[in-house]
Amino acid sequence: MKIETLPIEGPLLIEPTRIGDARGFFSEAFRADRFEEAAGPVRFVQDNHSASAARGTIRGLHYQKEPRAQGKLIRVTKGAILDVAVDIRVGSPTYGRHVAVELSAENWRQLWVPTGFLHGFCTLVEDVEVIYKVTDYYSRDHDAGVRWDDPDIGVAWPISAEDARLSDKDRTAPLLREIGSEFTYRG
Ligand SMILES: Cc1cn([C@H]2C[C@H](O)[C@@H](COP(=O)(O)OP(=O)(O)O[C@H]3O[C@H](C)C(=O)[C@H](O)[C@H]3O)O2)c(=O)[nH]c1=O
Repeated sequence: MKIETLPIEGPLLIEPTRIGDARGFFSEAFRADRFEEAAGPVRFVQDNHSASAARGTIRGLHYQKEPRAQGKLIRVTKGAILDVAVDIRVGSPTYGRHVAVELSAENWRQLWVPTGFLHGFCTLVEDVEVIYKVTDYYSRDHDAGVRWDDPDIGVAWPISAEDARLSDKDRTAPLLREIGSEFTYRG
């Protein structure tokens, strides 16, 4: 398993080993000991699995408000996504900046997104399946989001606004500057 830091402190790029043989492959997709060596102690309580049929489907930019903020460990078991994490920790030297990495069934990479970050992805092909662990349960009352195409964040999504497939919730989400952030940087 390879675990790499990214230009923003917090998120991690993880690549488990895949052992191939004549039948296919085996992979220890998650190991708490290796993960916590790099990310510190976490407790995952829920696994999520979403499927998106169309290329250019965008889910995000989402987070859960405190005290139900979620850390997320994302991986792709079918297809490919551009996965994005945006730093919204007030006081962070990288506040408002983002990392964008390609996760795919082919590259077998995972992204760790700690609390204090917005998360979202865009599918790069049809028929994508994303599986991710989260560190708190879903709470509809704490579910929140920021507009995927917020110009202050400036994600270079690989799809135009006209062609992006979005939920109504995501299409009408507020801009970051309209809502501010409740998260504080503890560098
Ligand atoms: C997130 C979630 C949703 N739901 C229900 C609520 C809706 O009835 C339905 C679809 O929810 P939503 O449209 O919020 O799903 P996504 O757009 O994929 O949201 C996710 O997208 C980005 C990638 C994220 O990082 C979050 O995990 C999450 O916000 O599933 C649940 O029952 N449990 C859950 O944990």
